[in-house]
Amino acid sequence: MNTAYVALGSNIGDRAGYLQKALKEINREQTIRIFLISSIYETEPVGFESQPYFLNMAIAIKTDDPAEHLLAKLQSIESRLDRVRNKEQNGPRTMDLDILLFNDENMEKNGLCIPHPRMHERAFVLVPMAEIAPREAIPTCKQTIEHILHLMPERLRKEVRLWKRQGQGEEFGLFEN
Ligand SMILES: Nc1ncnc2c1ncn2[C@@H]1O[C@H](COP(=O)(O)OP(=O)(O)OP(=O)(O)O)[C@@H](O)[C@H]1O
Ligand SMILES: Nc1nc2c(c(=O)[nH]1)N=C(CO)CN2
Repeated sequence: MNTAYVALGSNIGDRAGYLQKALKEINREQTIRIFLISSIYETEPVGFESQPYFLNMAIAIKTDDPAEHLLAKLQSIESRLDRVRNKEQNGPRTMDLDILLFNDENMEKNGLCIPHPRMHERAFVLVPMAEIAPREAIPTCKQTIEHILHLMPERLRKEVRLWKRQGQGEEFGLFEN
């Protein structure tokens, strides 16, 4: 059984609705079980600034799938949630699902890179991750999430604001039928 961390982001349309639908779709996969869910944060767009603010969160999952299969399933969920892939990297999207960590693996294979190569510099990833996995290390940095976040400039951390505190899964409609 593998443990992985996944980042979720949305900045078009009903952003919270898309996050909720993504959690449901992930949970519906037979080979994936969500076991930790962060709060939702509203975050200033990074990399491409003239676009709407994002809602971002992070989850921890257990899965039998190897990382490549997990990515394929996540990309299929993105497509079902109206994600249109265009050439613009960092552009607006209804749903973005990135694999952040997969066990403690450090790999680059068929275009899949783990740990996610930009996670350590993104407050919109580190803040939700610090909530669910502060002591988890990023293998490429050999430092924990909470340590890397602590070193991050205050200015960047302030671009990430709590939007909805996560309570039980039920509260977010995750386990309703
Ligand atoms: N760890 C990973 N998680 C998700 N996608 C990955 C990962 N490593 C490589 N990729 C590849 O990155 C490609 C581009 O992904 P995507 O369109 O989500 O990029 P982006 O969200 O615009 O930018 P960023 O990768 O900086 O978040 C995908 O086709 C996927 O194959
Ligand atoms: N705030 C924020 N900015 C981004 C995000 C994101 O999820 N949140 N995703 C990006 C590409 O993956 C680029 N910029």
